[in-house]
Amino acid sequence: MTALVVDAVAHAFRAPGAGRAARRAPRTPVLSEVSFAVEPGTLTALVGPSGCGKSTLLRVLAGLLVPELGSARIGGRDLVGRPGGVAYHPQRDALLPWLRAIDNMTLGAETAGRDRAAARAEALGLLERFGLAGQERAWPDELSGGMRQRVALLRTFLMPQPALVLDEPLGALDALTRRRLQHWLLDLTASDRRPILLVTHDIEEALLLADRVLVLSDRPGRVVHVEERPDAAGRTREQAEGSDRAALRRVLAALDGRAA
Ligand SMILES: Nc1ncnc2c1ncn2[C@@H]1O[C@H](COP(=O)(O)OP(=O)(O)OP(=O)(O)O)[C@@H](O)[C@H]1O
Repeated sequence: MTALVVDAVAHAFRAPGAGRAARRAPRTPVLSEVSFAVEPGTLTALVGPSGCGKSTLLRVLAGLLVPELGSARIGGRDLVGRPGGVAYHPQRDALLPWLRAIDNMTLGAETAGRDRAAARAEALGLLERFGLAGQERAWPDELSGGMRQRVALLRTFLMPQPALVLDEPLGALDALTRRRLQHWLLDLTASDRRPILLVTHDIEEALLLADRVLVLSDRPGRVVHVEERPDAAGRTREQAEGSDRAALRRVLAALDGRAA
């Protein structure tokens, strides 16, 4: 397993519309030379104000958007402009309405070349954990928003790519299911050696799940703070809670644009 490396990625969008006037209009910068690496077996969370370019960065890593500057790679593979290099979980669930839940779950894995029967068997084994037991033959229209989100998350985890890039994967879930899946994500980082990059609006979720939290500034997003999470081993509960509160203060201060 190798690290997911993002090197000085910067991007600006053209104003909407066509023709010469639109082409001459100044572009809107959304990302400003963002660099970091996510090591194998670790989870990095990306937090930042709405519109600061988090989803834009993830689309770059998914090969769906070519940035103005910078590079991204995993191992020897260049990700820019080449879809399919990472297991990408978009903000919208993007389930295909004409496929049953189980077939939606395995679609990404099959498209990436995984054996269908193996992906199916793994999906069926994970249904309970994802709160989807008995739903495998349901059509997407028959599922609640939270269930659809879980089907989409399962689809991403079955994909064989060497890194996971998740855009708000737990955003639409009720509090209880969210907690269950947070714990599942924690277990996953302990057992799955792939680097994971997670965008979330929930700072406490970021601090709970991540080995490292990157805070982006307002648009154009740049990294203004890196919060390294200490390993829980060897700390008393008081030490752990104290350090969690201090970390929360530092991240909130960085989001407000001031020192903690
Ligand atoms: N295809 C596009 N064309 C023009 N502007 C775009 C395009 N996609 C995104 N933008 C703009 O780029 C900025 C960054 O968008 P992005 O979705 O990356 O932000 P974000 O940090 O993920 O926001 P949120 O937290 O609200 O999901 C926004 O101002 C958005 O309007």
